[in-house]
Amino acid sequence: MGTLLRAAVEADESLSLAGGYDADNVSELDSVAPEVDLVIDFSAPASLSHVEAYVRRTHAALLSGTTGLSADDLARLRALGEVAPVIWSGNYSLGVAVLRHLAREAAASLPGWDTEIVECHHNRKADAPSGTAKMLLEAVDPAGERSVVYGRDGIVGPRPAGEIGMHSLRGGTVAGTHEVMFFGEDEEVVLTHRATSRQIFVNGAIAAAKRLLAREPGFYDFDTLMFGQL
Ligand SMILES: NC(=O)C1=CN([C@@H]2O[C@H](COP(=O)(O)OP(=O)(O)OC[C@H]3O[C@@H](n4cnc5c(N)ncnc54)[C@H](OP(=O)(O)O)[C@@H]3O)[C@@H](O)[C@H]2O)C=CC1
Ligand SMILES: O=C(O)C1=N[C@H](C(=O)O)C[C@H](O)C1
Repeated sequence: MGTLLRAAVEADESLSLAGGYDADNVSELDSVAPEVDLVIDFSAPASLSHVEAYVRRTHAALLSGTTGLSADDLARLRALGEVAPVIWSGNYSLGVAVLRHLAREAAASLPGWDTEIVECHHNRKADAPSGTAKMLLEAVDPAGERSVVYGRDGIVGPRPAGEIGMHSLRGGTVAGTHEVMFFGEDEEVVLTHRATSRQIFVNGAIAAAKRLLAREPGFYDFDTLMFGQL
């Protein structure tokens, strides 16, 4: 993602690149970019503390796409909105924003249907389930009331009513496929988003970053920033 983001920023006449870092050398953020308007972070959870301290010190806007963050990490990002404009999303594709909306609508319209979320990614992805799958879980169960099973193994018996299944597939060079499946009596509804290139995440992130730069300090979500609301 760093390589693609660098290319996108360099190709955009309205932006200029101060420097880059990854999770192994995040402290370089201070030396290569003592002060910038915006930090775009697609790295790893290990970078969070350093990036958080940088934003608190400089008040730079922060767009984060890093996944594998804990609930506590996400709360820290939310709190950073007190000092700077901040956005986090597990997926910056416009299509996935619509998928989340459709999944929310379908779940509300199909109470009692068995729900399974399946994600597939390339064989070098670090975290599971994907950040997008976790956002889809929130879309189908906004109150967080339902039990979640991560894969199934052994004599699991009949499926408990209300359970949500989460499944992570890994292989090859898959840029990211997400499916939300609803099973009823003698019928099923399957919502699928398929990324055929990582460029979609880069394009969405750059577009969101430009809108973020025009905002006051606060924590923003992708849907509100890009669509007003969904
Ligand atoms: N919010 C969002 O929209 C998105 C978030 N992310 C998140 O951003 C962070 C950084 O991502 P990333 O830079 O990928 O992670 P890493 O720095 O962990 O790198 C992942 C590795 O996987 C490789 N890789 C990535 N995509 C593919 C693919 N389609 N096929 C084969 N190999 C692949 C990369 O190869 P190479 O070095 O050659 O690129 C790299 O070696 C992670 O937390 C990730 O989940 C990632 C994409 C979108
Ligand atoms: O690591 C990836 O590749 C991706 N990560 C994000 C996620 O965890 O959902 C977004 C996208 O699916 C690609």
